[in-house]
Amino acid sequence: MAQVETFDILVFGGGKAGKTLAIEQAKAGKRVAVIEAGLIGGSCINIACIPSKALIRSAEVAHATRRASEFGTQAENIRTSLDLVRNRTASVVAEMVAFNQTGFDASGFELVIGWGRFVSPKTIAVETGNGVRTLMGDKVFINLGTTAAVPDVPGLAAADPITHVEALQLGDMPTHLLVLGGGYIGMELGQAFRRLGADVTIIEHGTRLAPREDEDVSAALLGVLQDEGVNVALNCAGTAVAGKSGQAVSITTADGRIFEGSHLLVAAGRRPRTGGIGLDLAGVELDGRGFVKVDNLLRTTAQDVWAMGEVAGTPMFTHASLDDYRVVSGQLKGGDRTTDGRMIPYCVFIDPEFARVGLNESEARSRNLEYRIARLPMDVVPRARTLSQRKGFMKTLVAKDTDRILGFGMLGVNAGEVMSVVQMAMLGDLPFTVLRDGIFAHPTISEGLNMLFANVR
Ligand SMILES: Cc1cc2nc3c(=O)[nH]c(=O)nc-3n(C[C@H](O)[C@H](O)[C@H](O)COP(=O)(O)OP(=O)(O)OC[C@H]3O[C@@H](n4cnc5c(N)ncnc54)[C@H](O)[C@@H]3O)c2cc1C
Ligand SMILES: NC(=O)c1ccc[n+]([C@@H]2O[C@H](COP(=O)([O-])OP(=O)(O)OC[C@H]3O[C@@H](n4cnc5c(N)ncnc54)[C@H](O)[C@@H]3O)[C@@H](O)[C@H]2O)c1
Repeated sequence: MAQVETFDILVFGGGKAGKTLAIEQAKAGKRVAVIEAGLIGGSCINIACIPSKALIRSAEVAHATRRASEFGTQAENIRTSLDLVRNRTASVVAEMVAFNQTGFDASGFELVIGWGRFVSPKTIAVETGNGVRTLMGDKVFINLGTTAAVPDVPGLAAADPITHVEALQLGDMPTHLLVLGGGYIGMELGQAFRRLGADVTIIEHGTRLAPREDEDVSAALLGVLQDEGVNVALNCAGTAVAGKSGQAVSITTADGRIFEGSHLLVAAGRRPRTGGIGLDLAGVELDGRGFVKVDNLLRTTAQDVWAMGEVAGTPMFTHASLDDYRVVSGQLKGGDRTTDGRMIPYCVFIDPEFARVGLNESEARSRNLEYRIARLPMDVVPRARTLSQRKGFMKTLVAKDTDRILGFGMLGVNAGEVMSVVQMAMLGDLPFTVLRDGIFAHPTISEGLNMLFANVR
């Protein structure tokens, strides 16, 4: 074995949790190395959240421009260049990568670029551009993320489907984008490509979109997509794929339908990056789904080895990975934070956004919780009218016998921001009456919370 270099802290994979921990620990004077295959700053800023939201913004502008005459402005010969969209997306990413790099450099941790794999407990061999380096950590933190799952449908892999990675870098507009999977990525990118000018068909094998949400939410999400001309085929299991993505490709479904398109995007969930990296040699066990097995402190089955973020089965959001950093950092600094009972909000960045925090109706029912429910159509919120963004609704659950807010969901303009207002009330354990009776600036979307909570009986 090559000479072993030793560190206090070894971070394997530079995702949100890992890079944040590395910066903190290096600044605290520890000798820290981060092993990263090549994405400076991790998935979020390079190939996931940030480029997808940049592309979605371009799509919003295209959509608003097409609606310009509604607002009194004539816009003619509207055309979108996917090449220019890609360049803008790339420049947003490049700026964030540079910003991350500056933070890394300032902290003093060593970034080791290359593919890593465990060769023995707490020891990782990294194939760098200059040969193999072997690094050992007193404490090791795994933060390797996930990759797109390619379902076992005959012909699918051979069709060279694109994933979110390639979809966010396309320079030529697909004439017809087939999307396998109607989850977060399918809905967000499906709507965006439709707005940018492609025909889009989403093929989803579930009976409804967003099955974790209440049925009224699933139905409303479907309506939003269909209103814009996205073709959504539900209850539709692909049985065979023929052709090549980028040329001509088709999916045959169990009920005998054939969907034809120019490109095929797989957005059918994720698989953890735990294969072929020697986790067995490190004593790190996996759960039944292939994610790293961890306890509520994110400790793995190996002594002094933790796992954080998606690879540890944490909900697949950047802010959840960031909270994993807090859980782990607490153990290094003497805190007592765990992953138990975390309130993790989320937002689907279709337009209008869907955001949720806390429980929805089906979750409350499955926990036998008694609740009061209130709804408000976005149509009655004055700001939604001035914006001509009247689609959607707000919905909240309040405990039956106390005034505690159990959950909030919203499909509507600025839903993510409005949700944060309710989340603050929940974190502060404030009664719902605070949002019912508080003075909100007029006309804001959050002002709708007065009306929503006034509807709680
Ligand atoms: C298209 C898309 C859009 C998304 N949008 C959002 C959003 O809007 N909001 C949100 O909260 N979340 C979003 N997510 C989820 C979010 O990107 C992740 O949950 C988040 O990035 C956290 O990832 P992580 O910390 O687990 O690891 P990652 O950021 O995935 O980091 C893992 C790192 O490990 C490296 N690596 C893996 N294997 C090796 C190896 N063997 N050797 C060396 N390095 C290795 C990888 O290169 C990678 O940089 C989106 C995801 C996708 C795919
Ligand atoms: N806004 C955000 O925060 C955001 C955005 C994008 C992704 N993400 C994260 O990334 C994760 C992965 O996103 P995703 O969209 O790949 O997964 P997902 O789990 O959200 O959705 C996958 C969908 O594909 C369907 N599916 C699976 N196999 C199929 C098949 N063979 N045929 C047809 N449909 C099939 C599933 O029923 C499901 O609806 C999300 O769960 C989310 O946590 C978050």
